[in-house]
Amino acid sequence: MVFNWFRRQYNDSSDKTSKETSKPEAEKEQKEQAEDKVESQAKSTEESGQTTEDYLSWAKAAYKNLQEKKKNDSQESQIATETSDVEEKPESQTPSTETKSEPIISDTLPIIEHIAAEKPEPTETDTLVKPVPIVEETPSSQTKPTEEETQVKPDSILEETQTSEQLPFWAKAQAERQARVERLKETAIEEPEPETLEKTTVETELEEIDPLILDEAFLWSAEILAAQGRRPDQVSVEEISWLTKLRKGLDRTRRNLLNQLRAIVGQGPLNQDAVMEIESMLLQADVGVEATDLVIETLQNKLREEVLPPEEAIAYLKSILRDILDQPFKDAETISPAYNLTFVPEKDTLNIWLVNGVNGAGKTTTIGKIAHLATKSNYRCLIAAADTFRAAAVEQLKIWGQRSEVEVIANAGKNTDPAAVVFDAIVAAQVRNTELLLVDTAGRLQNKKNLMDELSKIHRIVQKKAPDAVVESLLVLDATLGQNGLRQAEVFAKAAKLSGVVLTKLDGTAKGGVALAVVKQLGLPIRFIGVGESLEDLRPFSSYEFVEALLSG
Ligand SMILES: Nc1nc2c(ncn2[C@@H]2O[C@H](COP(=O)(O)OP(=O)(O)OP(=O)(O)O)[C@@H](O)[C@H]2O)c(=O)[nH]1
Repeated sequence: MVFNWFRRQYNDSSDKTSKETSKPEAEKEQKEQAEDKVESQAKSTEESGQTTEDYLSWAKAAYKNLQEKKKNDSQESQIATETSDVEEKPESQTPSTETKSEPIISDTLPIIEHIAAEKPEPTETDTLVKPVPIVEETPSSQTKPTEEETQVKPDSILEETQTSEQLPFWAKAQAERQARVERLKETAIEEPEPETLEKTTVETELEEIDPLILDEAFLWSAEILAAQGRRPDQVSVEEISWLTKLRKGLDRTRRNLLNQLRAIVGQGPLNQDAVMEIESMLLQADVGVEATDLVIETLQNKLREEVLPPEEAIAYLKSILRDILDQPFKDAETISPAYNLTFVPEKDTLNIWLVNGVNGAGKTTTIGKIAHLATKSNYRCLIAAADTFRAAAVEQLKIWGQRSEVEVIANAGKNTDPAAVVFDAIVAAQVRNTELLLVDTAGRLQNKKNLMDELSKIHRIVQKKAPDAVVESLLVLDATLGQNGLRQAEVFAKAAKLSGVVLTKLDGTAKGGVALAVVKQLGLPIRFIGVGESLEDLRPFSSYEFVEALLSG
């Protein structure tokens, strides 16, 4: 069974939902599922104090499963290596490799520069394919908090000087979590010391991508997955790794928010003065005026009804933020177009995703990362290099095509018509039964009118050549630009009939709150988020995971 990285589930019959069920019915079903999910998530968060033991055993079981899987995988790869030494290498099943030996479109479309995906060079590419570990690598550092952690997590200092009754609630929660990590360590490793710990530095490549370290990050990631109804046997190393990256990527934003929030709610039940302080805290995190106003108004309304103790105040704040992030789906019947709750390419159908954004926002990188998710999830994927205004853009895209092992359709000529590239790419996609065609569009034109004209032309070509395709239009936004990025976004929103946003570079900024501004001001859902430069550093957006990563101590 293949794991669908867009759906974050193993493929099942629901992949056929959109074909077998009518669209409104499928959307209704999706909506109900998502609402149930959000409700259960909120509940499990609030009740986390009561379910500590459950989470602990869940994490233990997940850890054990992952260790076993790792062991099996390494045994399998050992057998495969031994077999491949004596046997001829079998032909690859990937569409890209098939086209290498059979350049289908080159006869009919001679202008297309046909770039068959090649195996990446083992140097730079290799390091990109293998994500940089987020957790500390040396086993000895697994239990010790880094200097940075010690700074932001005062609990370890507090612990020594105060009894648990004197601790503020977040410090208690952290101390509790640390204690759980210790208990987990004592009981989870039911096997002898993992082999990897014995290995020398020459063999550390595997360890470098190994998030299987029983630390606080593992426990947090496990809790997040458990709270979303996942079973311990359904969890993969990559998912733990992603959540760890997400949380680490949001470190800067979280540190600022949490430090202030702790100071505010630490003063006692939330009152109107505290709400004002929350307002300035949100504005500083680039949450934007509109979203901040909404948060404050909702908090004030709640305060009129009841006093909120600190813990409940934070839980309530989290639920408000999640509601804002999920709003585009709820607006479906009224203001916004009906956005699909999940952003999953339909199997056995041509899905065309037009990727827009200014140069430097991370468009090329995003296309490469989505292509990687697609191939991992067993979709036949193709990339169209329609940003023909910058020769380097095409070259960069080819490199990302190689990394993700997806073919890139480009036109060799300079300043060629982007719409012609899209035309060629659609023909190629139809010939090959491609399921996901990712189109890189121009990042910058001389003026807004040119940009609008060009994007409209691309839309027209798509409609004409592939009337049955499922078309989505994504805007890639650089989170480090904060509010400034929103101005660019507004131009594209008018020109490109956007259906979602990809927020990149959340790892390099304290302005992660801009995600809320994007949703509130543009009315668009966030579809993917990027938290780093490597192939694995982009995943579908989850409001639950994002808010937990933003506000969990
Ligand atoms: N830290 C970090 N860097 C990122 C992320 N996404 C992209 N980048 C970096 O941002 C820079 C620009 O990314 P590109 O993908 O080349 O951006 P582009 O929008 O295609 O821009 P052009 O290449 O100029 O057309 C590169 O150095 C990327 O590695 C991210 O999520 N985190």
